[in-house]
Amino acid sequence: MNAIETKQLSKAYGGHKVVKGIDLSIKKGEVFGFLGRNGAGKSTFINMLTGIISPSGGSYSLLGIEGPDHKVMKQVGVMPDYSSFYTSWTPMEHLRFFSELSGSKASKVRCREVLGRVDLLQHANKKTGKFSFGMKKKLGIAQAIIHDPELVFLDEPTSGMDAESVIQVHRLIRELQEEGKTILMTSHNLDEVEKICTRIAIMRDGIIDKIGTMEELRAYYRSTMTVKMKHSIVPIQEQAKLKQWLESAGTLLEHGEAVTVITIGDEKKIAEIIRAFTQCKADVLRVEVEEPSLEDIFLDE
Ligand SMILES: Nc1ncnc2c1ncn2[C@@H]1O[C@H](COP(=O)(O)OP(=O)(O)OP(=O)(O)O)[C@@H](O)[C@H]1O
Repeated sequence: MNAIETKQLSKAYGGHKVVKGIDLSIKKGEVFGFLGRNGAGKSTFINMLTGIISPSGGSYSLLGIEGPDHKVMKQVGVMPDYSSFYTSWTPMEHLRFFSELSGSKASKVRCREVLGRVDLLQHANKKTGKFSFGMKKKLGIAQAIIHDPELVFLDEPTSGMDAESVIQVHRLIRELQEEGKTILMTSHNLDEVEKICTRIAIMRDGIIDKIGTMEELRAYYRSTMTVKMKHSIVPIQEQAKLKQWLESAGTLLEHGEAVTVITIGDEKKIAEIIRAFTQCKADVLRVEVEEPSLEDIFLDE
C-alpha cells in the first residue's frame, strides 16, 4: 500500500487549471520533496491532499483510504500556515488543543518531548505573539507531529530558519523517516532536498515535469554537458570530415579555427572527440566541461 496515491488529480480556478491531472505514488517511508517555482501548483496539490481545498477532478488516497476522509486525518500531520497561531496562546496550549482536535489530547509529557525535538522547550510556556518567524515554523512542525502521525505534510519547513535550526529540522525529518513515517515536503532549497529527500518531483505549470531519485535526476544532469575545446588549426583537407563527425557526436555550438564548443549526451564522448581531432591531424590543447547547475535541472524551461 502506498502512503499517497493520486490519479489525474486536478484543480481549476475560474476555468483555469492550476494542477493539471497529476498521477503520483509515494511509498511508505519516503521523504518526498516537491520543488518548483512560485505558482507552479505545489501548495494547491498538497492542499487538496490535506482536505484544505477540494479537487476539481481525479482522485486520491492517503494510507490506502480514498479521500477526502476525516478519519484518516488522525494519522496525518499537516504543518499549519505560520500565521495561524493564536498570539495569546503558548506552544503548550497550541499542542494540547490541536492534538485534541486530531482525536487524542497529548499529555504534557508528550508536548514537552515534541517541543524538545524542535528546540522550543525553553519557550513552552511563552505566548507565541512574540515568537520570531523561525520559532513559529518550529511550532508548526511540532503541531504536525504531536499526534504521532504516519504521514506528515511539511510546507517549506525550514524557510526563514537559522542554520542551526535547519540542521535540527533535517535531523528530525531523518528520525521520523527512521520511525517509518512518510513525509511529503515542499522546499525552495535545492541543497536541503538533495540531503534529505529519497525522491523529488519538480512541478511546473501544474504538472510534474521531472521525478526521480537524486541519482536519476543526476543522470539527466550529466546528459547535457557542454564541452569547450581549444585546439590547433585543423588542416584544410581534414576540416569537412571533422565537422561532419562532430555534428554526429552532439550539437555543435561553435566550430572556429581554434575553439570548438559542443553539447554532448555522454561523457564518454569526450575521449572520442579528442581522438577525432588527432585523427584529423589537430591537437586538443585544453578541454573545459560545463555541466548545468542543479538549478538548471530543476528550474529549466
Ligand atoms: N484561491 C485561488 N484562486 C485563484 N487562483 C489561485 C488560488 N490559489 C492559487 N491560485 C493560483 O494557482 C497557481 C498555483 O499556486 P500555488 O500556490 O499552488 O503555487 P506554489 O507552487 O505553491 O507556489 P509557491 O512556491 O509560491 O508557494 C498560481 O498561479 C496561483 O495564483
